[in-house]
Amino acid sequence: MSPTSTPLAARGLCFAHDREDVLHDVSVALTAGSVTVVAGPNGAGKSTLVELLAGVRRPRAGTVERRGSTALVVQRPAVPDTLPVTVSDVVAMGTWGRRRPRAEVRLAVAEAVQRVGLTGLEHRALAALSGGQRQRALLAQGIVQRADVLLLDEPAAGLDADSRATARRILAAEATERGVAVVCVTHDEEDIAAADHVVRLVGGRRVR
Ligand SMILES: Nc1ncnc2c1ncn2[C@@H]1O[C@H](COP(=O)(O)OP(=O)(O)OP(=O)(O)O)[C@@H](O)[C@H]1O
Repeated sequence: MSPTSTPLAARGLCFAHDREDVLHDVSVALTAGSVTVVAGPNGAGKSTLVELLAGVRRPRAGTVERRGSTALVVQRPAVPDTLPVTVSDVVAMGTWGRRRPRAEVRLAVAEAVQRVGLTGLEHRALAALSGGQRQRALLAQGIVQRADVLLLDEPAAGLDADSRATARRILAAEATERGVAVVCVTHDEEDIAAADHVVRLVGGRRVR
């Protein structure tokens, strides 16, 4: 993707979980090589918007035009802590369903682990990591997909300021070094101040 390209453009999105719309005519264009934060109060529709951009949900009205691949990082690992799942396992899950050769997957996993600073902890059980390390393993699961658009729903929720800053640095590097369009739901004022673009939702409407 060239730095000026738009890997994803959403126009006029409306969405209802039940009868009433929780998103009203929201448009977003993502730029390659930049970080966009999605901000706004609780219940404003941030997670719903990210799910629409990721293709997990379909809008009631409006369009999502994807010209590149997308990866979605969930807020919590989709495995119970008691399962004997290692860092490498969690990261490798990001490669599932893509039919990449095993050696290539191994290299990609090692590279993603390195990008999030978890080298040396590959064989550590997820349950034996700190909250910040666990979250970085999830970031690596998104990074290993090498998608044009990396969508994250509150990747640093509940973490301390240092861990949030680390996550911010990792995501900025994905944008500037690899040209990824990063989209990150956040309540963190420092994330918002550092972002290239801000989408602010209030009551399901885009106000910035
Ligand atoms: N599965 C669901 N079924 C019905 N209503 C839902 C569902 N998920 C979210 N909603 C409603 O949709 C609206 C937007 O929710 P959403 O989770 O997108 O907001 P948010 O901005 O991400 O909030 P938060 O900051 O609290 O995570 C809210 O009114 C919420 O109650």
